[in-house]
Amino acid sequence: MDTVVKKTLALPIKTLSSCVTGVKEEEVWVVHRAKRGAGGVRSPPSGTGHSKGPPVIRSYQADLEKERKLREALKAQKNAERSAMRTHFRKKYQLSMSSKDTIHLSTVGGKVALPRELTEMIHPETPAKDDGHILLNAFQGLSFNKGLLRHTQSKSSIPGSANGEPCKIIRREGATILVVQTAEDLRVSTQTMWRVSLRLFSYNRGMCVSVLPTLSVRARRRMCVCPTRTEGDPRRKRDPLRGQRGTRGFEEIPHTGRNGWMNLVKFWRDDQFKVLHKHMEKTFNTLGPIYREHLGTQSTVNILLPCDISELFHSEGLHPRRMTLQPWATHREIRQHSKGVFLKNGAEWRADRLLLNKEVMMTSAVHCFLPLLDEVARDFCHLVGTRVEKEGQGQEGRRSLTIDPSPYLFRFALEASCHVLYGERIGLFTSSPSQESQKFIFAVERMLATTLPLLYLPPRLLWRVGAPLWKEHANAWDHIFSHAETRIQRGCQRLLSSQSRGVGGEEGVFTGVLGQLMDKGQLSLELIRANITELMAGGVDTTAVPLQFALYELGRNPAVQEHVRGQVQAAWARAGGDPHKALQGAPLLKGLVKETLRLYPVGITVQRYPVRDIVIQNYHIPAGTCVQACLYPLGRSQDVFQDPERFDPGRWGAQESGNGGRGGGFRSLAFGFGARQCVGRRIAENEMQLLLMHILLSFRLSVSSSEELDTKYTLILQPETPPSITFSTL
Ligand code: HEM
Repeated sequence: MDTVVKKTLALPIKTLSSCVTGVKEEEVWVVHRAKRGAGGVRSPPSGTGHSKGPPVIRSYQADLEKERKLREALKAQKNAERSAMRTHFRKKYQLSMSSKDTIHLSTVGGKVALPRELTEMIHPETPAKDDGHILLNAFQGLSFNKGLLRHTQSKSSIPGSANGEPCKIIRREGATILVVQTAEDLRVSTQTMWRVSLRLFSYNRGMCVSVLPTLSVRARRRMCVCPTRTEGDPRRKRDPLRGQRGTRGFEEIPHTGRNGWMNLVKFWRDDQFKVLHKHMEKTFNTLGPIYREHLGTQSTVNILLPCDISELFHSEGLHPRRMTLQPWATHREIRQHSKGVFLKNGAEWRADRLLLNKEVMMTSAVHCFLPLLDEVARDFCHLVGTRVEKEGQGQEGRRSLTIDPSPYLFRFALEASCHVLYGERIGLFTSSPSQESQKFIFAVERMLATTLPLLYLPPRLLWRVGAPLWKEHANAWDHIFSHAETRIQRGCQRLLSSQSRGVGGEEGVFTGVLGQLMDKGQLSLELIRANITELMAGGVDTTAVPLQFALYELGRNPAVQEHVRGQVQAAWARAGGDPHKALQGAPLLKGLVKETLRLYPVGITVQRYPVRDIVIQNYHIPAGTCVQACLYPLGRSQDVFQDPERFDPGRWGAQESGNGGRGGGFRSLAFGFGARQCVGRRIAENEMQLLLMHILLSFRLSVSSSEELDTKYTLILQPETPPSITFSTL
């Protein structure tokens, strides 16, 4: 392929202007006529493939043919580069190969010279050859053409590089690109009023910046890009943070601006918190697979590739730490409440966590609470079914009703988790559900929504000055605590009275997580209270929201819905009413939950502070740095998932979910990873699978639009507006 590209690019470069600028045929024709002398030719040629007509037309057609070939060669090279990258990652993460990629690679003879940066990503130890930039180098012979940059005036307006030579201009994929080698070049170019989008267009030895003529100066300033330095750059040698030979320093990691407070102000001004997930996705596309971000008091390194997340995970130590949700911690300290596992760290966290794991994570515990979840899921379907029969349209027994199911889903999530926690129903599916419980649901929603803006500010200061935002947050927590306290006390009394009657502690009687913890007596009552409150607060929105997304995706993907339903019906028939057997027989339900959380991860990041220095993407990251695995961009990355936009629960088959190799398996991380992963994971997974199973057994789901749902981030990722779903009885 190299030779093909070289040969093709060796064409007289002057004739390339129409090709690279994408000027319309007619414009080319005018230019061409002017150059050759128009003669008697009055109209542009109608086709490109004929060799008939006057010599001028033949020559023009020949030019066009050459240009077409060149275009095709470039396209093939570009496709092959991308395919090579994808193929590499597919192999690495044990994904199935794509036939499209194989075709692209075979088109160029199976060999692709990747740009240096990509080569380094794939084979960090292999020094990339200097001729790895064949494609871009070839372009650098292009003379500057005014037509390339319609918004610039003359050649003299091209900014000079630091060594005095003019920066190079290239055009690729319809974008005009200014190639700069250093940050200084970039500064000069922006000073000379070049309208630079600061988008890393392609990996080259220096930095390629695409030039978008329409971009405003303000937009330009919004993002800062660090240039990728070359091996010979003397600044690399001076970097004190460089850990190993050839590793880049921490400061060299691309970033979105050094001043955390300025960044925070911009975030607020542009309402970016709401779309933090999209901001991350965009920034990865711009800066590459690793970048730093400072926002107010927070500073993080953000990553998304499974191999990098694996590196992070392997350095989390015995007591993994997440970014502390300071507003929550401050609330506990001010009110003198004990902290549960969510907010604890170190040996204390580990001790409590091991005790909790026994009650909520271990298989024996799951067997105990599965029937409780199943009962609530059936009640949900009964309630919705009754409403469909009463208010729906169509014949009796085959009615349809369109509703926003989210209020029911929130009630379901609280009822289900409380059933597991307290071993008794709280009556949210009765004809007169408790107002207190409804208020609890509202309080959790307010608590989550007010956490995000508080995260980047010092909460103690806000508390002292009595800031309304802080007050709202603290009130929401107070309500959560007081409601949980009432429930806990009621649970304790029930347990004590049943014990005095000699019923408690009976073999096979599940008394809820609370009862189990009290019975064992290994956690103090204060710590039981702290953890049960956390579990209660953590068990509502986290499951209700993904269920909204799951129902919507099933509704807009009828074929997927039928496929999953088929498996569920068969499994249900075989299981004879045993929910555990039914779930085991329908692995697509598990895939359905995973797939929903891939596209809509409840928490968009998982953070860790590595306990030792690590190297990610060849950058040195000192121990103690807050590194975030960004789940939203990960789930939608083409480098990690084939057809990422396709909703396909089947993609999580047995061979896909394996954990083979370093980096393998680090693709489904919605519940976090390792010892610190979500302690409510087994409750949540089973709760969601059981509800989806019963819904699929009872209803056909549909939605009025097949559009992708708009999403917003309020500490959890949720739909901008809860989607309406049509439930039709089967
Ligand atoms: C789909 C539902 C859920 C998702 C996606 C989810 C996600 C997460 C994530 C990402 C973490 C951080 C894990 C890490 O740092 O590695 C976490 C922690 C936690 N989650 Fe969940 N969660 C869900 C449901 C629940 C439920 C139902 C409960 C309670 C019943 C719960 C309680 C907790 C607690 C207490 C922690 C802190 C664990 C610790 O630090 O040791 N979560 N969750």
